[in-house]
Amino acid sequence: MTQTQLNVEQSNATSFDAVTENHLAKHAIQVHKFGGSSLASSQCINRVLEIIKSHCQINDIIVVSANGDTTDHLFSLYQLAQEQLQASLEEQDPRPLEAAVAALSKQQQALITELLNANNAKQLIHSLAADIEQLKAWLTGDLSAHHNNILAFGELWSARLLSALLNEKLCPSNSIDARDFLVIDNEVDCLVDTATSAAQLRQHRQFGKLAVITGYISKDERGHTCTLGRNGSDYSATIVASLVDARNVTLWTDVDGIYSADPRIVPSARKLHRLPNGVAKELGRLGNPVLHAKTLLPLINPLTEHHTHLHVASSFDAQVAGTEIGKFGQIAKQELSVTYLNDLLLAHSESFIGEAANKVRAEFAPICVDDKQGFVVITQAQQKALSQWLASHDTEVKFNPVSIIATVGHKVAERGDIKARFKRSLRSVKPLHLVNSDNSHSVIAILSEPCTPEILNNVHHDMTKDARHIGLVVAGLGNIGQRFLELLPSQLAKVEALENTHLVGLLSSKKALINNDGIDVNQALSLFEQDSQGYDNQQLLSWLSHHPYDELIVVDITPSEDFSLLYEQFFQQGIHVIGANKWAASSSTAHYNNLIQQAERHHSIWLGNTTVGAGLPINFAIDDLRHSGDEINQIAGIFSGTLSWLFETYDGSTSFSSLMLDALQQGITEPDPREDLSGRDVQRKLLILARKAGFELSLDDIDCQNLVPEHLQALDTQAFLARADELDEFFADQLARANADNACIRYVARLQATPQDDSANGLKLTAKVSLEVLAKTDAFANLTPCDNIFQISSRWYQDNPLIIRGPGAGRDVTAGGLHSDLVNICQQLASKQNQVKIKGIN
Ligand SMILES: NC(=O)C1=CN([C@@H]2O[C@H](COP(=O)(O)OP(=O)(O)OC[C@H]3O[C@@H](n4cnc5c(N)ncnc54)[C@H](OP(=O)(O)O)[C@@H]3O)[C@@H](O)[C@H]2O)C=CC1
Ligand SMILES: N[C@@H](CC=O)C(=O)O
Repeated sequence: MTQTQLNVEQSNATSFDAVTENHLAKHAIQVHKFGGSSLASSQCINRVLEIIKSHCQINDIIVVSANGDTTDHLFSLYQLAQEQLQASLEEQDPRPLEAAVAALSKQQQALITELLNANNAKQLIHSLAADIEQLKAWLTGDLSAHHNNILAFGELWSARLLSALLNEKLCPSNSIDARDFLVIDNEVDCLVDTATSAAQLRQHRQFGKLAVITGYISKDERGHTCTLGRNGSDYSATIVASLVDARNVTLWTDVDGIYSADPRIVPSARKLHRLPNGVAKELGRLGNPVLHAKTLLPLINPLTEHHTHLHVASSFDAQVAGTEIGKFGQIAKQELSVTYLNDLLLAHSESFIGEAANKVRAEFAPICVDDKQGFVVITQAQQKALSQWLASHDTEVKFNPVSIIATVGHKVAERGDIKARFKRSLRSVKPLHLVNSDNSHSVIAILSEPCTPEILNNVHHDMTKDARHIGLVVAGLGNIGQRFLELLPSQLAKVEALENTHLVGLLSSKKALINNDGIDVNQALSLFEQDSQGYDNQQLLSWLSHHPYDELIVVDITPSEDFSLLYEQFFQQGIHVIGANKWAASSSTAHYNNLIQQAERHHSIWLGNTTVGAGLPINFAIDDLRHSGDEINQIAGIFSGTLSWLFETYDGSTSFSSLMLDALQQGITEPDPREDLSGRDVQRKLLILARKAGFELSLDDIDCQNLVPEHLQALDTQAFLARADELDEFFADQLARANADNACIRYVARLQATPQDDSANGLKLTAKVSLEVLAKTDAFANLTPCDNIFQISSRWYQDNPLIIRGPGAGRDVTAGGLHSDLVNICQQLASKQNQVKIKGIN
C-alpha cells in the first residue's frame, strides 16, 4: 500500500467534470472505506483521522458506515414503532420508543461534542435535532414507507460528522449523501445504473475538497431510498471506485486481513496476503466473514478491463500489512483456505439434472449444483422460493438439512493433488458428496451434520499445514552470490523445508530486481541483467516493509558495511537475515548487542554460519557447547582459507604475489585480498567466535598483525593488485627465516580466557591474530591448502581439545553453507505460530 501524505492545499470549491478531474488528479484516485467499528467512538474516529492524514490525498474518496451500532439502533427503533402500531389502544405506551430515540440522539450528540469545537458542534447538533424530529415523525407516521429512510440516518450522520471533523482539523471536505447520485435497481440485486450514477457523482464532488460519502444507501430510479444489504458499505465503496475508475479501494475494518479460515475458530489460520479476484469472490460466496461476493463485483470492468485492487486493512493497526485482492501471478495462486457454512439445505429434484440445471443456476445461484446426480445446496431462506419455482415446473423436491465445508483456491477443482488431500482430510467426517464449484475455485464437501470447530480445525490443518510462503531476497551477486543462485533450483526442488520458498528479490550495489510474483530461479541472473533497475535503500526498505509473504529472508552475500547497517531495520520489520557478510557480527559491541536485541524482540532469525569457516559447522558447535552448559576457555586455529592456502602452498618456487592473485581468481580471498593479508578478516572471525562463546569484546581487544606493507595499505583495490609484487620481498624473507629453523609460517588466531580473581567476571581475556613460526609437526602446520582448523578447549574438552577441520573458503563450500542456513531458517519457521490480529469480525 502506498503511503502518501494528505495534500492539504486550500482551493476554491468548483464542480468536478471529467476533464478537470483527469488534469488535476496528482495520482490515481483511491477509495477508503471505514466500517462501523472503525468509527464507533471519538477515539476510533480520531484514529481514522490519522489514517486519512497519512494515506489519502485530496482527490481521494472516503466512504463511511454508520458509527458503531447506530444502524442496529435505528432498526430496533423501527421494530419498536412497528409493535406500537400493531398494539391495541390500551396496550400502547409511547415511552419506550421515545426513550430509545432520546438515547440515540444523546449518543450522536456525545460524539459530536467530543470531536468538534463548540461552534462546529453547535451546527451539527442543530442538523441532528432536525433529523431527530423527522425520525420521530416517520416512526409515528407512515412507518413502512420510510423503513429505508430511517436506516439511512446512520450513514448520513457518520459522513456529516467525519466531514466536519476533517474541515476543522485536516483539510477541506464535503459530505455527500449517496442518494444524491447512486441509482440502483433493487429488483435486480442492486444493479447499478452506472452512467447516471457516475454523471451525478461528478456533479457532487467538489474540487479541493475531500469527499466523504455515505455507504450502504442509494436510491432507485424513482428517487426512493434503497439499502445495499449486508456489508452494503463495502459494496458502496467498490461501486464508487468503479464510477471514478479508482486504482485502489481500502476497506479499513476491525480485522487485519483475510485469513485461511475464520481465525476466531481456527487459531492456526494464516493471513492471506494476496488473493486473486476469482478466489476472493468464491471465499465471499462461501462464508468468509470479511469478504462478500457482491463487494467484489464492481472491481473488474469487463468493458474497459480496468482492474481495481482491493485492500483489507485494520484501522486499529494501520501499519500492519493487510490482504490485497487483485490480479496476481503464480505464488498468490497457490494460496489455499478453508471455509464453511451451516444451516443449509440439500435439495434433490429431476429439474436439477443436465441442461435444466442451468435454469436453477440462473434463478437461484445455489451454493453448489451437481447436474449429474440432480441436487443443489441452497440457504434456508431460498427454500420457499425454490419450492414455488419447482411447483410451477410440476416437479417434486426433497430437502435435507446439511452444512458445507470447502477448500478454496485458484482452480483447485482442477488440481488432483489438492482434491485428494481434501478428501483425505475428510476421511473421518464421511461427506455425503464432494462437488466442484462451477468456477473451479472451490471443492465443496456436503456434510449431513453441522460443521463443528473441530472439523474446521482438522481440515484446515491438513489442507494448509505446509502453506507458509517465504520470500527470499539475495543481496550480492558476485563470486559467492552467483554460486548460491546456481545451487538454488536444485535445492528448491529437493529439500522439503524449502517447499514454499520463492526467490523474490535480487540486489547488487546499484540495481535491484524485485518481483512479488517470484523470479524464475532457473534464469535468475539473466532476468537480473535484463530487468533490474536502479534503487536506493529507502526504496528497498519501503518494499521490504510491505512485502506480501508470511516471512521474508534476506541473504546478505555482499562485502558491504553499508548493507550490514540495514540489518537493524530488517529486524524491526521481522525480516530474517542470513549473512556471509562479516561486518554486522563483528561490529562494535553496542551495535552488535542492539542487533541481537532487535532480532529477538521482533522474532527475526539471524544466522551467519559462513562468516567463519565458510560451510564448516564451527558456529553451530560453539553455540551448542555454550547452550548446553559448557564453558569455553580457549579458541585457536587457522581461520583464513586464503592464508591457509597461501602458506601451505608457498615454498618460494612461485612468488607470493602470484599465489595471492591465483587465490583471488579461485574465489577464496575477500573481494580485496588485503582484507585477508591485513589479518582483519581473521580478527573479525575470532571476534565472531568469541562472541558466540559468550565473551564480550570488540575488534580493538584483538591484537592484529597486518601483513600488508604500509605503502600498499591506502591504495584502491586495482592499484594494489597492480603492485602486488611489492609484497614478495617480505614473505620471501619470512619464509627463509622459518626454513633456517626447519619451521614454517602460519597465520594463527588465539583467544585465551584465564581465570583471574580481580577481573569483573573472573576471567582475563587475551586475543591476537598474527603470523607465527611453527614446528613443521604442529597440528596447525599440516593442513590441506585452504583448510581451516579450529581448536576449542573447554570444561568438557580440557586435555584433548575439540577439533573441527576442513575447507574454510571457496565458492562451493560457502554457497553450500548459506544453503544450510536457509534450510535451517525455513525449518525453524515451519513451527512458528501465527500472530493473528483481530479486534473482532462484524
Ligand atoms: N570467498 C569466500 O570463500 C567467502 C566469502 N564470504 C563473504 O561473502 C561475501 C561476498 O564475497 P564475494 O562474493 O567474493 O564478493 P564479490 O565482490 O564477488 O561480490 C559482491 C557482490 O555484492 C554486491 N554489493 C556490494 N555492495 C553492495 C550493497 N551495498 N548492496 C547490495 N549489493 C552490494 C556487489 O554488487 P556490485 O557488483 O554492484 O558491486 C556484488 O554483486 C563477502 O562478505 C565475503 O566476506 C564469506 C565466507 C567465505
Ligand atoms: N577470504 C576468506 C573467505 C572466507 O571467509 C578466507 O580466505 O577465509
